[in-house]
Amino acid sequence: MTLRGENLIGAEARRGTEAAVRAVAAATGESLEPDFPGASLGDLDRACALAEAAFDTYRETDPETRAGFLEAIAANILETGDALVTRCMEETGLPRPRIEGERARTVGQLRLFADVVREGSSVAVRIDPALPDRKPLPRPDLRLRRIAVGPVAVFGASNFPLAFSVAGGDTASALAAGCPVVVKAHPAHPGTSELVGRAIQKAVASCGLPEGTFSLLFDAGQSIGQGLVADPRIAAVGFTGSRRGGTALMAIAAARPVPIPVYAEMSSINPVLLFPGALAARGAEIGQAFAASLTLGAGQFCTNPGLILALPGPGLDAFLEAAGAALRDSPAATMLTPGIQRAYREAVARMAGHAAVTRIAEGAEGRVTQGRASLFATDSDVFLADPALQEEMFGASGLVVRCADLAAMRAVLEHLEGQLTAALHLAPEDHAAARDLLPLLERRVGRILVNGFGTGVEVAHAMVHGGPYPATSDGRTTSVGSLAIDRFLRPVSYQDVPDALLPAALQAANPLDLPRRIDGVPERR
Ligand SMILES: NC(=O)C1=CN([C@@H]2O[C@H](COP(=O)(O)OP(=O)(O)OC[C@H]3O[C@@H](n4cnc5c(N)ncnc54)[C@H](O)[C@@H]3O)[C@@H](O)[C@H]2O)C=CC1
Ligand SMILES: O=C(O)CCC(=O)C(=O)O
Repeated sequence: MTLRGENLIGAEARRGTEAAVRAVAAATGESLEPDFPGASLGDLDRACALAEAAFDTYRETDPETRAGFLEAIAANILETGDALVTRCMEETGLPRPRIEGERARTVGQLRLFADVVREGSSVAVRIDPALPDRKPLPRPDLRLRRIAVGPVAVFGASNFPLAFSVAGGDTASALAAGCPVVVKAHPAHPGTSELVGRAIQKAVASCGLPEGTFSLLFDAGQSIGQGLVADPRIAAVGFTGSRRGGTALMAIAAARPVPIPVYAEMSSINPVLLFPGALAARGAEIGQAFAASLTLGAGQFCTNPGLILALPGPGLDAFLEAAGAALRDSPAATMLTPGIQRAYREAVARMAGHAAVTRIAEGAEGRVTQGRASLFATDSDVFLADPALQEEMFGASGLVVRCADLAAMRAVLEHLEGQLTAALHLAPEDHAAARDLLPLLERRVGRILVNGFGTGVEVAHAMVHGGPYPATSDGRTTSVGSLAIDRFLRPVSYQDVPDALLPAALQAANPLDLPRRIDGVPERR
């Protein structure tokens, strides 16, 4: 399919009139055709007006229609074929297997959400039938369902151009909830965005949905993104990116006459706790696995294991030797954008220049578009004294913090900001020490994992990809997995409303065949 560089506004495709986004080949820095002229404020207004007009129809689509729509998007993405894969590889510098895997994850995510829509439990129907004879007062008939919150603005991530972008988790969960979506395309992969946007636009048409169910806008600056969050017709925001970007959008959302929630997934250094028993038994093995996780995707994962906590000893020495050797052998890797490469280089230089930090290993040098792996080390009292040491280095670099004992490890964890993940490496004899730290870890992170690393998030019902601020703006929820749908729903209760006036979801005959709780008890079906 030929790229046209057009904004997709409802059923229309229109070239913008503002400064153009131009894709850059991540590996070479060459600019790629075509231009993607930015949307005007008029285009933004039209996309929001169409989304608002679509809302009441789209949110009341029956489960089968909405699930079929999500599946049609998945099928259309696959139909885009190799054109999508090659453009995405060019724009991001990510290798083919990664992009093909990410496409499979994106399509699988849409299909999972289709299953959840068909199954119906996110509507959360509760019925407390009237008790007219109850003394001293009768109880009214109460019926609850959850409805979609309204049109959602989505800002995709640069580092997951498919799974966290135009048809990624935020879009899929908002559409599954019944919310129209307006996407502000990430400027790092405009061609990928257009191809996926057209796949969604085509599915809107083939499923007979209102055209405003989906729009996609390009912008070389920030006025469209900011205007979108400020627009009174937008009811919630999904975002993955930098802390600076996420907090800027949170401030705009909070300052509106009607504030709205922003679900921003931002920075995280994902502590890895190496317990003594595990280190003694397999320090070198853990070191190799750590190096593989650290360098995955040039380290450009928000789940990247950036902080390692361990007690000194022969086990830690073996870990450092194996990790250091693997990292010294690791080739430099193309980074997503010149801006991300520069930010990474500067973050590594700051760490290398710290008087109380030593560099354990450095990967091979590469081209100007590439990032090289690094591993640093320091002691827990240095780490505790300098908050700058817990800033995310977005790339393949990590910091090992030597903790004199488990109390020092606890002190470091207490001092940490909110995180997406914590990984514990344990042998059976470490269980007591780990059990002591679990309540603290629960307060700091969204996902606790054992004998593994957090990179590679499973899209599943029991997944939490979230965590306390600043890992995300709202630690009560997740941006991956079926629970992500709940972000875009709110409960409405209907009291003594006649059956003929009730939405189908709450009618006595249960025409949508939804799971229900009657008087608090799940109904047998
Ligand atoms: N933790 C994570 O998951 C990720 C972190 N990052 C961090 O972010 C840095 C920059 O990467 P980007 O992907 O470009 O993230 P970014 O946060 O700069 O941009 C993400 C999206 O938000 C928009 N945006 C950012 N600031 C805005 C503002 N003030 N007003 C309106 N729109 C705004 C951008 O145009 C883009 O569409 C990286 O070097 C890295 O440090 C990037 C990707 C993922
Ligand atoms: O590790 C993953 O699979 C997802 C990571 C992620 O969400 C991110 O880097 O933004």
